[in-house]
Amino acid sequence: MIDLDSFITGLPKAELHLHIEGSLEPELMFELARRNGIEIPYASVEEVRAAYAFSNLQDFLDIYYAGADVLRTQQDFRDLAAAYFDRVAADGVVHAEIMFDPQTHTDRGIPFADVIEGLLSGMAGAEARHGITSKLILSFLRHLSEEAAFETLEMAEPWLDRIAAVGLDSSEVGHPPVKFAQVFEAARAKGLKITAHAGEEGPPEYVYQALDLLHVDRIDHGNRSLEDPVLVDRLADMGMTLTVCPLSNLKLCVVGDLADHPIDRMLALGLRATVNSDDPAYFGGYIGDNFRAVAEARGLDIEEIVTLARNSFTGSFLSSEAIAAHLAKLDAYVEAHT
Ligand code: HPA
Ligand SMILES: [Zn+2]
Repeated sequence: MIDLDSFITGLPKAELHLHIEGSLEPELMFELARRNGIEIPYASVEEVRAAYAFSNLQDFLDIYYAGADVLRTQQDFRDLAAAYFDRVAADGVVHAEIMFDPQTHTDRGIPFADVIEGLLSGMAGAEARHGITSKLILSFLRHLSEEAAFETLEMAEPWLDRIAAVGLDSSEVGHPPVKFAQVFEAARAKGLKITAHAGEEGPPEYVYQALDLLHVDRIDHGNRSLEDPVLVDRLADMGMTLTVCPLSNLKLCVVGDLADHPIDRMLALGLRATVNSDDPAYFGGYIGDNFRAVAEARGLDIEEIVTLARNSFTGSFLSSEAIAAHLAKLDAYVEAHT
């Protein structure tokens, strides 16, 4: 009998839905506050963790944007990324496609160059230390204007060869994909891949808009697609990857109980679902924790778990050669451990 938890931990996997600002652990938050001479409204790490009780996405976002205020220098962004990669190296992560929210920082006067150079340096260090490859996804904040997104895309111009994709995050309801149709068109014309949060709190209509107006290569979350069987069939037929985040769904009340999480229903419907952490420092776990928690809550079998890991590579923005190489290693791992 194989131990499912250790099988999951060692299983080669990619993380496709991770906000690097959401990997800021309270310990690092305190360290950066001290280093930068910033007052934070918490007396202890425990007090910070106790504040992480959310009843919806906006509750979380308010605390998440406040927490990001301790990130000031290029070194802060490098340390943030390094801490994430050091943590997920122990989770069998061999590739990660990480989102960052430049507007959260440039709107506070932090130069775009410091944010991206710090992250790129943390990513290079992770490849050297752990052999983990990674790509960057520039996410636009959807509560801001499309004009502001265009300004951000312009700021990114000198680094476009080091940015794989653009994404769309922050407050979903009231900020449908259509609001950003033109800036995503411009990003696509520059050769960037496209992803967008859709159907986390927003209705299936937002998922249709992400497909038809943004021409997404991936959907982040996508849970509410399940309310529309026509949409489900379309997503399944086109092999659209959904980057699902079980512990995030629980903490933001997208699901009431992990025992009711639809991850296996998505697979059964033919959807290319993956498992990811979203904002691990805020939602109580990294990618391995997400796999283990949802596997236990839903009683997933080995085949379902392996399919989820397989989907993380096929849904990545890696070249087809790199994907094939990862899948061969995944198959070898499964062969050796089952
Ligand atoms: O789960 C999320 N949804 C929307 N915006 C976000 N920004 C960080 N995490 C999230
Ligand atoms: Zn997210």
